[in-house]
Amino acid sequence: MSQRDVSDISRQIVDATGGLRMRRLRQAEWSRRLVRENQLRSSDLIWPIFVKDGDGAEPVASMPGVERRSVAGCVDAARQAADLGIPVIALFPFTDPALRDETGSQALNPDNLVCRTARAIKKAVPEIGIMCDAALDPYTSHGHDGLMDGERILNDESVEVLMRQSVIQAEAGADIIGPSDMMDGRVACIRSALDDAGLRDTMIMAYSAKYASAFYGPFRDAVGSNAMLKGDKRTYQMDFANANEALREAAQDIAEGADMIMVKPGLAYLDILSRITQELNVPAFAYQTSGEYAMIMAAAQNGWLDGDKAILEVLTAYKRAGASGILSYFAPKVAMALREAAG
Ligand SMILES: NCc1[nH]cc(CCC(=O)O)c1CC(=O)O
Ligand SMILES: [Mg+2]
Repeated sequence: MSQRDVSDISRQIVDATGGLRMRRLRQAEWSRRLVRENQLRSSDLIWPIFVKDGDGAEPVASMPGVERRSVAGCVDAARQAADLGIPVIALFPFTDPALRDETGSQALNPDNLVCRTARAIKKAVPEIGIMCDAALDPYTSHGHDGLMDGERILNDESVEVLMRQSVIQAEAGADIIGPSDMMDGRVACIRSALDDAGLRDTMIMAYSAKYASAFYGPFRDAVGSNAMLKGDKRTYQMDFANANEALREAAQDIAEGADMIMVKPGLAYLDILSRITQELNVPAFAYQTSGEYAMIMAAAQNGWLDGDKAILEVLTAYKRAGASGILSYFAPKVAMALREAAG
């Protein structure tokens, strides 16, 4: 084969492409910025934090860089988040095992840890949004999100407790209730319970497509439910093989009155997020779960990848898939990096 002249190749390329060279716009940072389609901002972030009783902070072993904080530590975190332009923090309590029981009765204590934290944050940092989960797993001795009868997780009986838990949390200062339990019909019931209590402005972000996933492991360490969990959550959380079902779940939650919906986990479920945002006209969020956090951190700590770059890439991918926002343990780190990049 004879070697062809470069000018022949250039002519052939122009013939084939019509002269459109896709690399032209990639040649400089300014032109890449000019045509960038998606941009992560601090206002896209929701920061999940873990609260514990007592003073001081303790590390979560499987989530390097993440701590369980005291109530005062959570107030500091809320202030930091507000300063960084993060709109919402999500509170997750570590409950003393001695306070856990079969029915998760601490969930209905208006002075439980999460309610005390919400109240303290509302008072000190009124400008930040507070989100609290509706689910019983931080409080039950079996680690499940609902009430149990033998091996079964009861649906309607659990919903009755979730309605009361939601009202209690909203009264303590939660602006957003996030039902993360995956019981059927709970969004409608929580909405009516909030309305009946005069809490018409409390928002609901439904964990609509929440899959039974291995990526929640470190979270369960953080809230102390891993050791307790009996069996798995496959009778209420979704089968990771299913996609159409997620659309039905999301559509149902919207019909029941959810203001926003969520897909969880995030990274392995970007197809679901993308379909939901394209097919249903609703603000949709993704949860970059504890397992996703742990994967990036473990690789970064080993020097196997550049953590900062990987974090930005993944979070931007969520935006590209259509997310209105992302729950991420990296939220403050990323917000700081975005602020620095903006100069
Ligand atoms: N209903 C509890 C809940 N709320 C958020 C997460 C997981 C969050 C994470 O992994 O970061 C879980 C765990 C579970 O369902 O077992
Ligand atoms: Mg549902």
